[in-house]
Amino acid sequence: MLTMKDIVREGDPVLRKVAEEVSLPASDSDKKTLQDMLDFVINSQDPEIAEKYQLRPGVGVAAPQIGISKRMFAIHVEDENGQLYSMGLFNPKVVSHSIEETHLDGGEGCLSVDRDIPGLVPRYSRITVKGTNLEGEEVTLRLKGLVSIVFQHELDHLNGIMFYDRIEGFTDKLKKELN
Ligand SMILES: Cc1nc(NNC(=O)[C@H](CC2CCCC2)CN(O)CO)c(F)c(N2CCN3CCOC[C@@H]3C2)n1
Ligand code: NI
Repeated sequence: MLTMKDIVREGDPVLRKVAEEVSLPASDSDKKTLQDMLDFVINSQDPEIAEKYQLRPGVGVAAPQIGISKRMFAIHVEDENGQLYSMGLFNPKVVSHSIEETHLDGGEGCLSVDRDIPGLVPRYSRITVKGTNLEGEEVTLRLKGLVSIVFQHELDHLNGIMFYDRIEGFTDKLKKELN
Protein backbone atom coordinates (compact mmCIF):
# COMPACT_ATOMS: atom_id res chain seq x y z
CA MET A 1 0.00 0.00 0.00
CA LEU A 2 1.13 3.57 -0.60
CA THR A 3 2.08 5.66 2.44
CA MET A 4 3.58 9.13 2.94
CA LYS A 5 7.11 7.81 2.28
CA ASP A 6 6.01 7.26 -1.33
CA ILE A 7 4.92 10.88 -1.74
CA VAL A 8 7.51 13.01 -3.54
CA ARG A 9 8.03 16.44 -1.93
CA GLU A 10 8.52 19.79 -3.65
CA GLY A 11 12.04 20.29 -4.99
CA ASP A 12 11.98 16.94 -6.79
CA PRO A 13 12.11 17.74 -10.53
CA VAL A 14 9.43 15.14 -11.31
CA LEU A 15 6.86 17.61 -9.91
CA ARG A 16 7.88 20.15 -12.55
CA LYS A 17 7.74 17.85 -15.60
CA VAL A 18 4.90 17.59 -18.08
CA ALA A 19 3.78 13.99 -17.59
CA GLU A 20 3.52 11.54 -20.50
CA GLU A 21 0.24 10.20 -21.88
CA VAL A 22 -0.56 6.67 -20.70
CA SER A 23 -0.82 4.27 -23.65
CA LEU A 24 -4.30 2.73 -23.75
CA PRO A 25 -5.64 0.18 -23.10
CA ALA A 26 -3.75 0.60 -19.84
CA SER A 27 -1.28 -2.10 -18.87
CA ASP A 28 -1.92 -4.20 -15.77
CA SER A 29 0.97 -2.33 -14.16
CA ASP A 30 -0.53 1.13 -14.82
CA LYS A 31 -3.95 -0.10 -13.66
CA LYS A 32 -2.45 -1.44 -10.42
CA THR A 33 -0.60 1.83 -9.82
CA LEU A 34 -3.75 3.89 -10.34
CA GLN A 35 -5.77 1.57 -8.11
CA ASP A 36 -3.09 1.88 -5.41
CA MET A 37 -3.36 5.67 -5.72
CA LEU A 38 -7.16 5.54 -5.29
CA ASP A 39 -6.76 3.22 -2.28
CA PHE A 40 -4.23 5.67 -0.80
CA VAL A 41 -6.71 8.58 -1.01
CA ILE A 42 -9.51 6.46 0.47
CA ASN A 43 -7.19 5.22 3.27
CA SER A 44 -6.15 8.80 4.01
CA GLN A 45 -9.79 9.59 4.85
CA ASP A 46 -10.22 6.60 7.19
CA PRO A 47 -9.44 7.80 10.74
CA GLU A 48 -8.03 4.44 11.89
CA ILE A 49 -5.93 3.69 8.80
CA ALA A 50 -4.76 7.32 8.53
CA GLU A 51 -3.75 7.28 12.19
CA LYS A 52 -2.07 3.88 11.97
CA TYR A 53 -0.01 4.78 8.90
CA GLN A 54 0.27 8.54 9.64
CA LEU A 55 -1.37 9.48 6.35
CA ARG A 56 -2.15 13.15 5.67
CA PRO A 57 -5.80 13.41 4.64
CA GLY A 58 -6.34 13.88 0.93
CA VAL A 59 -9.07 13.98 -1.68
CA GLY A 60 -6.77 13.36 -4.63
CA VAL A 61 -3.29 12.29 -5.74
CA ALA A 62 -1.54 12.55 -9.10
CA ALA A 63 1.04 10.06 -10.43
CA PRO A 64 3.95 12.56 -10.43
CA GLN A 65 3.48 12.79 -6.66
CA ILE A 66 4.61 9.17 -6.37
CA GLY A 67 7.46 9.79 -8.80
CA ILE A 68 5.64 8.48 -11.89
CA SER A 69 5.53 11.05 -14.71
CA LYS A 70 2.37 9.68 -16.32
CA ARG A 71 -0.96 11.43 -16.98
CA MET A 72 -3.16 9.76 -14.41
CA PHE A 73 -4.68 10.73 -11.08
CA ALA A 74 -7.12 9.40 -8.48
CA ILE A 75 -9.76 11.38 -6.60
CA HIS A 76 -12.17 10.47 -3.80
CA VAL A 77 -14.34 13.41 -2.79
CA GLU A 78 -17.96 14.26 -2.02
CA ASP A 79 -19.43 17.34 -3.69
CA GLU A 80 -21.66 19.91 -2.02
CA ASN A 81 -24.71 17.71 -2.65
CA GLY A 82 -23.09 14.65 -1.09
CA GLN A 83 -22.42 13.02 -4.48
CA LEU A 84 -19.27 10.90 -4.21
CA TYR A 85 -16.69 11.12 -7.00
CA SER A 86 -14.34 8.18 -6.54
CA MET A 87 -12.24 7.26 -9.53
CA GLY A 88 -8.90 6.86 -11.21
CA LEU A 89 -8.53 8.58 -14.57
CA PHE A 90 -6.02 8.01 -17.36
CA ASN A 91 -5.16 10.93 -19.68
CA PRO A 92 -7.69 13.37 -18.23
CA LYS A 93 -8.14 16.65 -20.06
CA VAL A 94 -10.31 19.72 -19.73
CA VAL A 95 -12.39 20.00 -22.90
CA SER A 96 -14.19 23.18 -21.85
CA HIS A 97 -14.42 25.50 -18.87
CA SER A 98 -16.35 28.50 -17.59
CA ILE A 99 -14.82 31.95 -17.72
CA GLU A 100 -16.14 32.50 -14.22
CA GLU A 101 -13.59 31.63 -11.53
CA THR A 102 -13.84 30.38 -7.95
CA HIS A 103 -11.49 29.39 -5.13
CA LEU A 104 -11.37 27.55 -1.82
CA ASP A 105 -11.77 30.18 0.90
CA GLY A 106 -8.94 28.72 2.96
CA GLY A 107 -6.61 28.49 0.00
CA GLU A 108 -5.10 25.13 -0.99
CA GLY A 109 -2.50 22.72 0.30
CA CYS A 110 -0.65 19.81 -1.27
CA LEU A 111 0.63 16.44 -0.01
CA SER A 112 3.90 17.26 -1.76
CA VAL A 113 4.26 20.57 0.09
CA ASP A 114 5.20 20.36 3.78
CA ARG A 115 4.37 23.97 4.59
CA ASP A 116 1.29 26.17 4.73
CA ILE A 117 1.19 28.70 1.91
CA PRO A 118 -1.52 31.35 2.35
CA GLY A 119 -3.36 32.86 -0.57
CA LEU A 120 -6.33 32.19 -2.79
CA VAL A 121 -5.85 29.91 -5.78
CA PRO A 122 -8.05 30.96 -8.71
CA ARG A 123 -9.78 28.04 -10.44
CA TYR A 124 -12.46 27.80 -13.13
CA SER A 125 -15.92 27.52 -11.55
CA ARG A 126 -17.04 24.81 -13.98
CA ILE A 127 -15.11 22.41 -16.19
CA THR A 128 -15.90 19.54 -18.53
CA VAL A 129 -13.31 16.75 -18.29
CA LYS A 130 -12.77 13.72 -20.52
CA GLY A 131 -10.63 10.74 -19.51
CA THR A 132 -10.48 6.96 -19.34
CA ASN A 133 -11.40 5.24 -16.09
CA LEU A 134 -10.01 2.07 -14.50
CA GLU A 135 -12.66 0.00 -16.27
CA GLY A 136 -11.31 1.30 -19.59
CA GLU A 137 -14.39 3.43 -20.33
CA GLU A 138 -14.06 6.93 -21.71
CA VAL A 139 -15.91 9.25 -19.34
CA THR A 140 -17.07 12.86 -19.77
CA LEU A 141 -17.63 14.72 -16.52
CA ARG A 142 -19.26 18.11 -16.07
CA LEU A 143 -17.97 19.42 -12.75
CA LYS A 144 -18.43 22.48 -10.55
CA GLY A 145 -17.56 23.53 -7.00
CA LEU A 146 -15.16 21.54 -4.84
CA VAL A 147 -14.91 18.58 -7.22
CA SER A 148 -14.03 20.90 -10.10
CA ILE A 149 -11.30 22.52 -7.97
CA VAL A 150 -9.86 19.12 -6.98
CA PHE A 151 -9.71 18.01 -10.61
CA GLN A 152 -7.94 21.26 -11.59
CA HIS A 153 -5.38 20.84 -8.78
CA GLU A 154 -4.64 17.27 -9.93
CA LEU A 155 -4.56 18.22 -13.62
CA ASP A 156 -2.00 20.92 -12.76
CA HIS A 157 0.29 18.23 -11.30
CA LEU A 158 0.28 16.49 -14.70
CA ASN A 159 1.60 19.73 -16.22
CA GLY A 160 4.23 20.46 -13.58
CA ILE A 161 2.18 23.23 -11.96
CA MET A 162 1.98 23.64 -8.18
CA PHE A 163 -1.02 25.38 -6.54
CA TYR A 164 1.15 28.24 -5.26
CA ASP A 165 2.19 29.11 -8.84
CA ARG A 166 -1.35 30.43 -9.22
CA ILE A 167 -1.49 32.52 -6.06
CA GLU A 168 -1.48 36.12 -7.22
CA GLY A 169 0.78 38.19 -4.96
CA PHE A 170 -0.01 41.79 -4.15
CA THR A 171 2.81 42.89 -6.52
CA ASP A 172 1.31 40.87 -9.40
CA LYS A 173 -2.01 42.64 -8.79
CA LEU A 174 -0.24 46.03 -8.59
CA LYS A 175 1.69 45.34 -11.81
CA LYS A 176 -1.55 44.45 -13.59
CA GLU A 177 -3.25 47.63 -12.36
CA LEU A 178 -0.30 49.81 -13.38
CA ASN A 179 -0.12 48.41 -16.91
C1 LIG B 1 -9.90 20.24 -0.21
C2 LIG B 1 -9.37 19.18 0.71
N1 LIG B 1 -8.03 18.92 0.68
C3 LIG B 1 -7.57 17.95 1.49
N2 LIG B 1 -6.22 17.65 1.52
N3 LIG B 1 -5.41 18.04 0.46
C4 LIG B 1 -5.56 17.37 -0.74
O1 LIG B 1 -6.32 16.45 -0.90
C5 LIG B 1 -4.65 17.82 -1.87
C6 LIG B 1 -5.47 18.19 -3.09
C7 LIG B 1 -6.55 19.23 -2.78
C8 LIG B 1 -6.01 20.58 -2.30
C9 LIG B 1 -7.03 21.59 -2.78
C10 LIG B 1 -7.83 20.97 -3.85
C11 LIG B 1 -7.34 19.56 -4.04
C12 LIG B 1 -3.77 16.61 -2.19
N4 LIG B 1 -2.90 16.90 -3.32
O2 LIG B 1 -1.66 17.36 -3.10
C13 LIG B 1 -3.08 16.10 -4.49
O3 LIG B 1 -2.40 16.67 -5.56
C14 LIG B 1 -8.42 17.24 2.34
F1 LIG B 1 -7.94 16.28 3.12
C15 LIG B 1 -9.79 17.55 2.30
N5 LIG B 1 -10.73 16.87 3.07
C16 LIG B 1 -12.13 17.18 2.94
C17 LIG B 1 -12.95 15.90 2.89
N6 LIG B 1 -12.67 15.06 4.06
C18 LIG B 1 -13.49 13.87 4.01
C19 LIG B 1 -13.19 12.99 5.23
O4 LIG B 1 -11.80 12.67 5.25
C20 LIG B 1 -10.95 13.85 5.30
C21 LIG B 1 -11.22 14.73 4.09
C22 LIG B 1 -10.39 16.01 4.18
N7 LIG B 1 -10.25 18.52 1.49
NI1 NI C 1 -1.20 18.43 -4.83
